[in-house]
Amino acid sequence: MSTIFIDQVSKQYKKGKQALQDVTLRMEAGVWGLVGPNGAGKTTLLRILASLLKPTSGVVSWDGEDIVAYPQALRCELGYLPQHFGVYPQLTAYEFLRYIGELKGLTGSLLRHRVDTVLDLVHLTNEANHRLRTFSGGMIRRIGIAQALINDPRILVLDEPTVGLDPAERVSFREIIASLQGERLVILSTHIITDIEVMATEIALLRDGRLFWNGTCDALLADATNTAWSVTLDPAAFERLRATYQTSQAIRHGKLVEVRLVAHTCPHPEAVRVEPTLEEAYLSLLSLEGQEATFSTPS
Ligand SMILES: Nc1ncnc2c1ncn2[C@@H]1O[C@H](COP(=O)(O)OP(=O)(O)OP(=O)(O)O)[C@@H](O)[C@H]1O
Repeated sequence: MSTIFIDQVSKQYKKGKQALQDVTLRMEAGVWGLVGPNGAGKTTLLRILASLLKPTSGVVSWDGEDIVAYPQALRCELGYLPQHFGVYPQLTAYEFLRYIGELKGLTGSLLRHRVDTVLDLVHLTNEANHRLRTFSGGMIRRIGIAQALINDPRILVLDEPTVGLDPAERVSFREIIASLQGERLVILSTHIITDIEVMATEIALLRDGRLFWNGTCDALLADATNTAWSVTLDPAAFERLRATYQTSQAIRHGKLVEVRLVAHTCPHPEAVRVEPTLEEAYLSLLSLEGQEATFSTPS
């Protein structure tokens, strides 16, 4: 089945604000993109899903099992990459992955096979015997992805997996996600909307600790119809427009600036409607200041 059901989950940190409020969401097998502004509650939700943090109230179940009360069943099938991933710098890449594999209960030839497989997936086979203290930030991120995959998990929870990856490695990460076969649930949080566009089948948007919107990429684009505009202006007019509207792109052509922006009504007499990108659709949704996303199609 590979289904997570988040039922009215709230989280209040002891010395902090309400990080999640009454979040209810059913996540079925596929790739889910969890998006939202800084502080929206993404990491908090992912840590709850990875059973590292208990909600203040609400229930999370995995294929019908309550994972807050009984986290063990989920942990065997989980791969998790935290936002801030720490390693043992004195270990080699191979030793570290072997150690994580052992913690997950792998042994013998299966353990060796999985370590080799994940090193190959993240293109670090040649560095297998190098100590982690010699790795760059991007390489450590790749080791993080490798350790999350070591047990061939049925549920993969990745908190900002592509941060620090160079463009080629980001493409290769997308290929890894696309290559995962079978009934699997992948949940990844990111601020990079292109990652979502390429990888995710479903999007969940958190805002101020609440589930603000969820649906497919196509539904998000459909909801944003008529909200992307293009206009070419002189720099002073561009600055005036930028003070009022959310611009998504500005390209200089000599003395003029070609601007793309998001607005729910025509922002300038010379502006023409354009097809929104997914990023513009996301910005359009977020620009509904303080409102529920009433024109969305939540499932
Ligand atoms: N351990 C903590 N104690 C107190 N407050 C916390 C703690 N962790 C997070 N918060 C607060 O909870 C809210 C949600 O934080 P969270 O890290 O889940 O958001 P996020 O969407 O992952 O943000 P970002 O995109 O910046 O990583 C924020 O207001 C944050 O300051």
